Amino acid sequence: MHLIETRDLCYSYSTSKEPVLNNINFIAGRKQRIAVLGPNGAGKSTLFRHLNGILKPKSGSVLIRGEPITKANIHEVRKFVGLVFQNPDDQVFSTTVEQDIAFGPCNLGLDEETIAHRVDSVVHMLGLEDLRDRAPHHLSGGEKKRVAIAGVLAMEPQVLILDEPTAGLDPLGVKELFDFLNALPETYGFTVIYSTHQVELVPEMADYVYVMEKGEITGYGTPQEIFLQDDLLARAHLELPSLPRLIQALQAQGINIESAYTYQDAEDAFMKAFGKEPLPREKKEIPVHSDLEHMSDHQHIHPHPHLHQE
Ligand SMILES: Nc1ncnc2c1ncn2[C@@H]1O[C@H](COP(=O)(O)OP(=O)(O)OP(=O)(O)O)[C@@H](O)[C@H]1O
Repeated sequence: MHLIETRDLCYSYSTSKEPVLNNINFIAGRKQRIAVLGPNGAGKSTLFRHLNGILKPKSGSVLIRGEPITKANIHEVRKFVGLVFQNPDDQVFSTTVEQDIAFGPCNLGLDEETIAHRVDSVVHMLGLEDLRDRAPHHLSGGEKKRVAIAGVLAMEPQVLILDEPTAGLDPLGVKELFDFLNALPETYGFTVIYSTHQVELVPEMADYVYVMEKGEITGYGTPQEIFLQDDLLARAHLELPSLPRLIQALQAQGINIESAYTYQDAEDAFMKAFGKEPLPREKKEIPVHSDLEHMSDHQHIHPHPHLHQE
């Protein structure tokens, strides 16, 4: 049984001439990191809004832990599958950041002590200590985004869905969010599903990739499998990330170098191509841009032991 499964899911908005989702078969398993890629208007957000019951299929089905979403279980589904919207203004609306984060847990009917505990946990996790008394509508876009993520995490979902989570974040914000999301499956057993237009991130932060185009899934596989398909990428307006693109260009010029997609694999491939032994993995760190390094003691996003660890 999959955590999330759609079967031949079809959907049209009342105003749409064409189906916005056409026979979507999507699955997500435990502890997976899944990227959904595709051009503007492909249907990524519309798919995500089905996965926690905000939208109802016109035909086909959405199964959560093997069960269709019904009026009777929608409350449980929303606890289980947390959705962070693309635009944080759609999600952040209370008088203070703290109240905003407490909103979801309050709606779950939790007692005050549990709510306070959960708010403290996610405030710490997302480095929001300095913002907790601020008015959310006065925050910057990136700050609002972190508040929106905190509000969803405070519900303690098992599946976290993020619609373009890195949009509007500065480079440090992207790196920290990236490290944070990458830690969630292993540390807490979360499944993380996200859409992005930043293909550079995908080899480092996805186990599986779906490619969508005009309401259909046109590709599914590991990042390596997807990035080998030139036609698929071109149709979906996707570029190959720069490391495999560079390596392919060198290979095309007859240089003997192994294919690689992640930073570490590319480093190993270059070391071997230069006749050197790859460095032991544990000693290596992905370099951070020097401008970011001395900023890195603020706004940390760190996993927190209070969140239900497996
Ligand atoms: N509330 C709505 N009412 C009518 N049409 C909508 C609505 N929301 C989205 N659409 C249309 O549905 C299609 C799919 O939109 P969706 O937002 O799901 O795409 P997306 O892949 O998330 O795009 P993007 O990358 O731009 O965020 C688009 O043609 C869009 O104009």
